[in-house]
Amino acid sequence: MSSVKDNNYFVRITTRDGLDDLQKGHNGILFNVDFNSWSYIKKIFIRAVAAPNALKFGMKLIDSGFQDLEKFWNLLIEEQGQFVCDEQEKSVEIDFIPWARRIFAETIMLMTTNRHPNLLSTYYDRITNKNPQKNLYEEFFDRLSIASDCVQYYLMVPPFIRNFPIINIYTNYLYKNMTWTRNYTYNLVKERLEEIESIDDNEKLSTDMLSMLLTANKSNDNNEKPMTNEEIGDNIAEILIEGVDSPSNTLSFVLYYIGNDPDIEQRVLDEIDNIFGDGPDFNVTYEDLSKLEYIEAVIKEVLRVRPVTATITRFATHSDQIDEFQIPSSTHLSVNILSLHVHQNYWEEPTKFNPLRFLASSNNEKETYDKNALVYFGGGLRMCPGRQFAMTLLKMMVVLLYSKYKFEVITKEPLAQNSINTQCKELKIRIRCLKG
Ligand code: HEM
Repeated sequence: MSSVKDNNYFVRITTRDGLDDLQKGHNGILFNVDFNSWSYIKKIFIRAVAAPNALKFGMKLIDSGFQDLEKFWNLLIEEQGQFVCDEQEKSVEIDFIPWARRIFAETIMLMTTNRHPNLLSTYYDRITNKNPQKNLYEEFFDRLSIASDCVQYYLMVPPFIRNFPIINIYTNYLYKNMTWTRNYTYNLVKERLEEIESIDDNEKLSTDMLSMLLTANKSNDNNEKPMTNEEIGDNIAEILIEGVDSPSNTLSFVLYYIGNDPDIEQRVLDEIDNIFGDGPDFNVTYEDLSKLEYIEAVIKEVLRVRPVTATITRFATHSDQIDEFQIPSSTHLSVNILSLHVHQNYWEEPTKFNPLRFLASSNNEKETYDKNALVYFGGGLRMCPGRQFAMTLLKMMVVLLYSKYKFEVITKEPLAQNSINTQCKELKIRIRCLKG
């Protein structure tokens, strides 16, 4: 997991393992095996999503998304809420996951395509039976999750099994969804291209990733064959998948762990009070976020025990020797993040959920853990480029949620896990407005 450019382990997974069948592996970031085209796209990604201005813009979008969320949650409480026990305020039971997915999906969709998908309002309309129809964006995001499963499936299941009778029905279902999302993003690209071509030269182009990709592609400043619109669409789809599932899963686990420990919840509330005062209406600035030491420690501890990506892979292009192990060329290696994060050699009381382990000030010492044993964003060249974006938005969401609502977690065990992902499958919670 070194950051050196001509690293033997730059490739995450060989294209032979199913990626060729999906025409993937030579564009985008995630599965790209070509260093030059990967670094070109990554530079654009950093400008659009990870530069300080982009992070501030992301915060603005989360803030306005949260205002919508608040509007719909308050309506739900008003329309369907009940007085539970001797509570003074009404509360309502919701599944948090669909809301979390939608708020991140809206933000990332605006950042990458400058389109507002209105996912929160259509979801509210649907669950309150005001309008049971899904809108096209919802359909797109649902199918995008299936398209992501399609890639995992192609990577893991060899072609002769994929094409086996009966199994091929499932293979076709996945592949059709993949094609549907490809056509959809391809149309987004075409529409955006037409918009860019029709605007006045003096008008300022928006700074979404799609516009950046299209203009860079037109000026062809990477000295390579320009990308096709389909390839650009695939890039966008990749960011949308990565930008929605990981943060929304993490946020759901954050609520779960805070909700199951009153002491942790109290410290979170105290930190919000200390930094923002008691009032419910305040602006969260970029600078404020760096002061949220305890909330950051809670998020880190969640990512330690529930890393959304539980395993990462690397492909040895050439033979190598790692300690006493001879690695032949073309070997796949995997890092089991989840095991590393709870390994007793590296962590005291590894199964205990304890955010204090990440608080330098709790024992007046520097953080003492081994950095190589905490790799929830991966490492080296292929380390997650959305990490600052994710941490910024997660902290912001925790502040906004806990300054406006009281949560009671109902789901006993929200976890669904396979060797690759740790997902929060369902998180039933009761929400109640905090009046202030
Ligand atoms: C809590 C949130 C997140 C977690 C835990 C997470 C975790 C990861 C991990 C473990 C990897 C693999 C790294 C490796 O192989 O070394 C990765 C890669 C990646 N992530 Fe994230 N991620 C998160 C949020 C995001 C967001 C918000 C975006 C986009 C806006 C994003 C975009 C990407 C991309 C494009 C890659 C591929 C990087 C490459 O191959 O060079 N991630 N992420």
